Amino acid sequence: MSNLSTLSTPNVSNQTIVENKELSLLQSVKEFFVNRDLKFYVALTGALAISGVGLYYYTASKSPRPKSSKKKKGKSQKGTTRTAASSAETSHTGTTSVLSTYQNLTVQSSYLAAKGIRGKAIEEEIQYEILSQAEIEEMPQEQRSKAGQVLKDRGNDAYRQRNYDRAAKLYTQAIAFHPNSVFYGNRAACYFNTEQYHKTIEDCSKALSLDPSYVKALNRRAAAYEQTDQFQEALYDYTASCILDNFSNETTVASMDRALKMIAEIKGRELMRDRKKRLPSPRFIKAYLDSYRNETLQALQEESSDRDDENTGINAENDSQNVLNSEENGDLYYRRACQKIQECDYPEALKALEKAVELKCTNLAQAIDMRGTFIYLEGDTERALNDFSKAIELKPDFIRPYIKRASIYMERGNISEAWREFDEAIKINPNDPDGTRQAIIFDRVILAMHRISLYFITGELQKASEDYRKSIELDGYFVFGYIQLAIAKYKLGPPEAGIDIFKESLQRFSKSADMHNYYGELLLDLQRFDEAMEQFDIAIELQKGNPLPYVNKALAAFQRQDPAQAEELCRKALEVDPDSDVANPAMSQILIQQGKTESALTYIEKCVEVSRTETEIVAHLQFAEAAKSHLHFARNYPQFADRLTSIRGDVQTIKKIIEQDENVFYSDENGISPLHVACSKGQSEIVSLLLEHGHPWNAIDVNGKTAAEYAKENGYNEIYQRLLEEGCRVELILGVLGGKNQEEEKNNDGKPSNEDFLTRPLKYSEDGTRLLDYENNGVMMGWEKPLMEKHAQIICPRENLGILNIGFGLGLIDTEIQKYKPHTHTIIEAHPDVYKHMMAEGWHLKPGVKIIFGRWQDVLDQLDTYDGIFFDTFGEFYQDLREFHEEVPNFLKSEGIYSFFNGLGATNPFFHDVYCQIVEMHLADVGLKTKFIEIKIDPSADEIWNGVKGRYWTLDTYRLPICEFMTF
Ligand SMILES: C[S@@+](CC[C@H](N)C(=O)[O-])C[C@H]1O[C@@H](n2cnc3c(N)ncnc32)[C@H](O)[C@@H]1O
Repeated sequence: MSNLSTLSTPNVSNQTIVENKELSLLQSVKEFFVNRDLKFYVALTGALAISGVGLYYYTASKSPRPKSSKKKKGKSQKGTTRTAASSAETSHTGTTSVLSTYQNLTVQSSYLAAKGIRGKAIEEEIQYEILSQAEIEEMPQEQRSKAGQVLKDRGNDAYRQRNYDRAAKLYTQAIAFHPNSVFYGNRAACYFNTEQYHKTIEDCSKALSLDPSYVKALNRRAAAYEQTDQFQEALYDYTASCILDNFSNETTVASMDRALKMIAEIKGRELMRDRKKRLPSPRFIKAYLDSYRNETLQALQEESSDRDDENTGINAENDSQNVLNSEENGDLYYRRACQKIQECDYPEALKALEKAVELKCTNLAQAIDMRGTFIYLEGDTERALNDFSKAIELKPDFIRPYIKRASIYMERGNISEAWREFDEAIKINPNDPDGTRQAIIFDRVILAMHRISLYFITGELQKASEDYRKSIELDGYFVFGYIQLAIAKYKLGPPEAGIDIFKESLQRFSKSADMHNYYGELLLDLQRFDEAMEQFDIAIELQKGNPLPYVNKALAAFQRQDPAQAEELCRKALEVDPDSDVANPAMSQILIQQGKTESALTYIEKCVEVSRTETEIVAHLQFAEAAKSHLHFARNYPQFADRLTSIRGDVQTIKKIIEQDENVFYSDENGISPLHVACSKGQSEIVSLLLEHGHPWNAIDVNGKTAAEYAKENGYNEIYQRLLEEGCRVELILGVLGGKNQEEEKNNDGKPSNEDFLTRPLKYSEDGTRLLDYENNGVMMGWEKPLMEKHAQIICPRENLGILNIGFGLGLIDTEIQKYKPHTHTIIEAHPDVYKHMMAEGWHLKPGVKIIFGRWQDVLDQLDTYDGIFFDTFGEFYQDLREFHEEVPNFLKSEGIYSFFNGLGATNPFFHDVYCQIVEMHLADVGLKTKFIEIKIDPSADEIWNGVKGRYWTLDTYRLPICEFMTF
């Protein structure tokens, strides 16, 4: 997680862009909480993380495009397994004596005789409904159980006809025959439908005492709890239901979310009502005030101090205290407030300001503005607005209160009102006699900065960066002007532009901890860990009391899969500032991700304590509640919490789970599934059992590692082969079944589809070694040159051939092909920017070259037959590649050679193996035999991927495919 995005694009809840120096990280951490899917969170917390790890497909961003978002579940959930519970009951027959059987028969026959009823079925129906408890108890268990079922079925009929009272009666009688969780559960449904919620709860509780994992009963009880405003209980039940059901029921997940929000809102309101107003940590306040240019304050203080000195000769703290005690002088209180602000004693400053306002000090507008600021920091925006308005009334040319009012509107999402405030402030004439004062310049800079933050919100980055330039011109010493400009440039791209500004600015502000910190964030965003760490270390060195760089280091460590170090760093940040609303959320998040829910809870509670506004409190409370409800589940369902441990490595347990028809696919907080464990231990029997019972072959742990890799690392090659076969089998079946479902794959991917890609701008780097798309995905990169040379050599075994290349990119392969002096050299290219580039470079004039502009799919009718064909597009899927392979025999001469860029599953060695086999099989289907030659490559250096979003290649070997017609 990087904070940069939040620094550079403050969302509406950020007060100001300058304030973001403190809030950027906080915000990102909060966003983690606020935007995170609660279900994900609940699943994460605690030891039992039930994973929805989907299948991991291709991860290479090159052709063919990944379809990583396509998820397959493990074994599909059966939902409730009530039949299992009831059959367990029926086997519990107890001892039925001959006497009681005889007695029963006597009871039945005498009753029937009395009624004169004949016919077995009718007899049963009637007798079951009217037998007394004593009579029922006389019946043999087996018969009672059968009667219970008959009555339940009849109850179900009545229920379907919405005759709930009758249905409830039938279920009651069924229970009398044979208490069973389903009968209680069904009766509870009748009670729920007739709004008898307490009875519903009672029956569900009985059902759950018989079968604690009865999901329907949990849901029903939860709904009844909700109806009776018992939200906490409802939440516990919904949470248990979600976990037991693997979060497969969307309605329950939504209900859980709703209950969480409801509880958090209620508690949040209560907390806000009861809690004493409290200022944030001194560090937070200082950073906030600094963002309004402490110089302004200093100037005021000096001014007031000078005047006081002249008037009273009072200078020392003790003296001023005496005067404060003896004289009711507003100016002295104002001066004291300034002093206290300088000393970071903010509660005292606020008290002094209250007094200064009460006694109408000379700088009344400033005092009210400052008091409003503290009130705002306490979280009372309404009263703060009041103060800012009063300050403006008193001093209409006072810029800062306008800005502060605008920030509050921004925070509330009222953009138009915020603009109105800025416009008002801008009208204040900078050239009035006061306009020469430094303070006014500062105010105008701050104003500019705040306006810019609105541009960020509205996505007008270009305008923002222009304004930054202006604000820097106004005041070349305002370090945040440079920081924000750098971030804006970075966001606008290319990333180097942002880096250059940071580098330049660091020469001027080498002692600014903030500058180093944010430069570090930018580097972290680019995954340049070592350099980022270096910057954070400098920031720490320069400003020891700042928790922010520690937390940034912690997040970097966490990204690098080192949670222990991340935790340690957060601890350091908290030593620096125990109340930090940056370090506390980060710590809780890191702990949760490690499954340490109990400890995380302490920090989440601290987050609640230090939050300023109700919105923040509610967001944190939601997560505190989610964590608590998970702990509640773990306590109440230890058998499920332990299941993961018991699954591991024990054939009998696996068999038992399979017998119980339960899901064999779980994973712990590190994403380790039973298959991973079995593979690492070489337990082939378990591997087979798991695969046969729906465990996904391609589950990955949190590091993206497959179970097959665990097997290989431990020398279990047979198991690796078994998984390889399974992967191919499943993918081939899915390929056949899902083959036509291409659109879905494309749009789920979250990355640009081919059409999207072709309509968005591309960027060629100046040195011609990179082609990036609009999101900085690498379309083609210089490190592939040796591969392209080899491909060219393969498809052009000699001069004077007819060659077809699909996808020009950087023209690497085409440049190579030219060296073989082809007789014809046809290039299909679909992207307008690439085509323009080709024309600018005069490719249309090169010997033998014929450019066909368009998607290969649309221009097949313009093709001839060729001696060599190469295929390498972007933004396409395996299905597209496969479609092209079906066309190859139409355009390849009988002795010709076909090859393609092999980026299949290129971020994981096992997936790469699977997909190489699959593509080979598909090529065989069209009569082409494939040979792979292996080329060692190492594009792992950080510099290669600098500024590129995501590495599409992480393997050390490239398997270059050579395809020719099969000979029979
Ligand atoms: C990875 S680059 C090719 C790099 C090339 N092999 C080289 O040596 O530089 C992919 C190219 O395919 C083009 N492309 C993407 N989709 C296409 C399609 N459907 N038809 C034709 N060209 C396409 C892209 O615009 C891009 O220029």
